[in-house]
Amino acid sequence: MSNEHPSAAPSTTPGAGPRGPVDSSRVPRYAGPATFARLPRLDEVGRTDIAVVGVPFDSGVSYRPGARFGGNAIREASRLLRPYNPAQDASPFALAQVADAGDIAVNPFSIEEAVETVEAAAGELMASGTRLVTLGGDHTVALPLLRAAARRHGPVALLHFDAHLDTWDTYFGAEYTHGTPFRRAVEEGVLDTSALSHVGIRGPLYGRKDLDDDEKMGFGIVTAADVMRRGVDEVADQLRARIGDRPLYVSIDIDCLDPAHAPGTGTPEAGGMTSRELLEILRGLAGCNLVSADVVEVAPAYDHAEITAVAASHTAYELTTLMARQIAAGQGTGGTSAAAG
Ligand SMILES: N=C(N)NCCCC(=O)O
Ligand SMILES: [Zn+2]
Ligand SMILES: [Zn+2]
Repeated sequence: MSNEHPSAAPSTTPGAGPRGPVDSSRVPRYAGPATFARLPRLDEVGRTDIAVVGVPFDSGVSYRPGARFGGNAIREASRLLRPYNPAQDASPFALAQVADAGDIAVNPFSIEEAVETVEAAAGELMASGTRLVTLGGDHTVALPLLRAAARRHGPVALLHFDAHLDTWDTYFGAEYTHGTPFRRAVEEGVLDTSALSHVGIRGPLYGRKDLDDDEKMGFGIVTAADVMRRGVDEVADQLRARIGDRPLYVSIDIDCLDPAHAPGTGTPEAGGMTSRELLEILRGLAGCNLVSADVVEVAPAYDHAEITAVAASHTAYELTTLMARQIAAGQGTGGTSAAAG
């Protein structure tokens, strides 16, 4: 009984608009298994405009493990999200069908195979124009997700929120790790190198060369201190100008936030952004052509009182709202061609 989806409004009748979340005035928020924001599962709606999908994978981490449990922690924390987003003046789940597509079943013992599985599964979900909001998982998963986005849209602009550059080369000889996805993505040609930005960067590096390499790849950096000094509106304006109307992928490592705002993560760094700053910058991206996004590196074993999972659930909610507004405005994901290659 409680694992059914007793959806009230919006209607569940075919053709009567999107099927929304469980009505929390009728079924308590804490009842039943968690889907993102209490939305229907993909198999309950058949097709969806936006799919929220988990990637329970953390075999690419260099320090604390546990992000394989991040997606479900975010789903649990998302029970309290409500259907109207006042900051964007939009009801995302009424503007577009949003559904929880469950988890991609990835091999924890082979990073290479996991990367292939994520790419294939994301490609399949995106095939009919569905936008993805992926819940990680460690940051390794961004590479196959970017490949899938580029196959549909051509090389994508990247807006990357993180304490870390994640453009390092290898760890222990391994090419696919959570510290290396964006170097691989540049090498593979899946990124539009005229529109690459990191936001929230801080903390010690291995050497000055890390920054030189990153710059050569085409990245611009907005540090955590820049966000504090310049303010969120100026930062969002600058990012929007750089992105233009390119197809945009937003990758959010929750460790972009200060450990006070996101203790539950694998490689925490002091001096980070607040969750308020992150959410405001995201809201400032309205009008961008956001085709796909991820929220990664939530490691619930290090979390306290769901601080990190709540921040991540609100982050995913803002991303979902941006996408739903685009869909309502008729900005399809079309895909420039069957694309990249
Ligand atoms: N959290 C992410 N994605 N990367 C951190 C890599 C930090 C390191 O071990 O050098
Ligand atoms: Zn990071
Ligand atoms: Zn990262």
